[in-house]
Amino acid sequence: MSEQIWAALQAHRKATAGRPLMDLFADDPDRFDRFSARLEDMLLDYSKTSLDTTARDLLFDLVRATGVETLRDAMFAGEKINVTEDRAVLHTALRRAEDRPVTVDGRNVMPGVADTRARMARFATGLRSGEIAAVDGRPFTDVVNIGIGGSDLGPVMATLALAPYHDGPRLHYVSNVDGAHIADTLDGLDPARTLVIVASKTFTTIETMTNAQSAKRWMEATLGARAGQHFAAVSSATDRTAAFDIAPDRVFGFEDWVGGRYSVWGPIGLPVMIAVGPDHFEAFLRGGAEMDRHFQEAPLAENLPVLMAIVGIWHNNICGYPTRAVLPYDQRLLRLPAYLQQLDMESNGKRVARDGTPLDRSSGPVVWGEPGTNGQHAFYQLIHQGTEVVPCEFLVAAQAHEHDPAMAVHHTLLLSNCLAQSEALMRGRSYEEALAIVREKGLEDEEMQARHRVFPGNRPSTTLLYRVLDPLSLGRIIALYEHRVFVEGAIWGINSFDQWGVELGKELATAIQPLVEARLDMSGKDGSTAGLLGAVHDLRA
Ligand SMILES: O=P(O)(O)OC[C@H]1O[C@](O)(CO)[C@@H](O)[C@@H]1O
Repeated sequence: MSEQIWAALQAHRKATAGRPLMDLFADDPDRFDRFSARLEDMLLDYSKTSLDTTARDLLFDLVRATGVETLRDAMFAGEKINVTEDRAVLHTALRRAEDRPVTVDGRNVMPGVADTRARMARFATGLRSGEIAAVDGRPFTDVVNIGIGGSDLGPVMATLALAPYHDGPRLHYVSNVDGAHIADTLDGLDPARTLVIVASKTFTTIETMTNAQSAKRWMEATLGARAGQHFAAVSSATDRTAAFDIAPDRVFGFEDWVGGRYSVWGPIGLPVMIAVGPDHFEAFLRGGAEMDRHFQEAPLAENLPVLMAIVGIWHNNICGYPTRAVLPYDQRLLRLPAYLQQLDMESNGKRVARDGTPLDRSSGPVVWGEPGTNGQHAFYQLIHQGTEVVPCEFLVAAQAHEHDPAMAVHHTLLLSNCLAQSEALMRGRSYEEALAIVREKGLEDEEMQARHRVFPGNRPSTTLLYRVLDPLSLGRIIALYEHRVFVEGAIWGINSFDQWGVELGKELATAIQPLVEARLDMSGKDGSTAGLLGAVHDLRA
């Protein structure tokens, strides 16, 4: 059934490929209303894409035929849809408002979620008030979170996004095993006033544990045997946190049904809660829970995650565009593209279906991006005039946090640029228009000059507009992207919740380590790796 729908989509694309986007608006004055959808004060505009009602209906058929809704319900019900790890996928439980039971292996997980959240809130409040103090009784001024991947990107992204709400201790993040990261971060910090959170679901990740050991040595140099009192942990491995000398009441665990890249809603979000306080963190969770309800209840035609997903499938599988750019016109979403790279590419960068058989079409696209307007002065040249078509996803708030009237021009310019970019991508500039400009300027070699100034146009984009980047909106945005990734993965029939692709490199790094430490027999290594190791040793001699 779904193969017929894929074929119909391809045929429809073939028949309509050259149609200018501007014509779609000319043919349908209500196109904006009919190709946009809202959740409260959040608006998704996907009218500047080549989707028409025929394509959209076929894509809805595809959603139904591939069982997206059944898989969605199975996920929310706590069924073990992560088949290779035999795990439930229940990050949604972490942000759930109502305490209706959710069971995994016959056990209601909600009391545990509520209990951990209450412990986090007590700890965060204590730190913020100074009641939980450093060993000398003074309040902690700085918190360093050590983690990587899902134990870093979510809290980093959210801390930056919620900067206007940050009234707790200063936060710092260390992720890279490169000693430069921890050295530069600790430089200037006072161990006597610093709390370190070691965030690792497994408490075995080499980067995190290496950084944690270095932080501990740094702390011990000042605090000696009391260094452990300046540590907390977010981990499921309580035996390992105890061995690291972290008191059990400072360890916040989560269960195997929360994947790393989906974990910011629970204890991995502890640094965010410390920064902005439990009330704002609750609002973030509420935003996520609102999006969950919407995803479960809204009809397909109004369902934001489904709409974003079908646009993604259309661009990737039907139009053949291999990447998508995430372009927040929101400086505080600086790390959103990096966060989404893990969310999307670790979830959907897969080449086999759930049953292990090879996929016969492409899966997750390359995700990349930077905040506007900075990107405009860097890579937008390619987006407008390059040979690759890059579908763009703009995000922008209607209102800024900077209320000083003297600052108003900033947000006006930001919005103007965002809207201008999607318009320019769609509209383009014809040769005739370019020629008129060249003539007006009185340039020589008019034809050559005009050709350089042509914009092909018809380049697709979506815009996500929200009132203001507050904790609630951020929660909605992140859950929206999570569910979009879910829907796309379900359409491709893949398991979006494992990440076997990160394993081989980790194993080989462990095997190479002795060869980096000393010049040893490299006969088992390929010529390039052996050559590079030899050069490393020469350069270090
Ligand atoms: O929290 P941990 O166990 O240290 O894992 C960190 C990250 O490593 C990965 O397992 C693989 O890169 C991610 O999925 C995860 O977010």
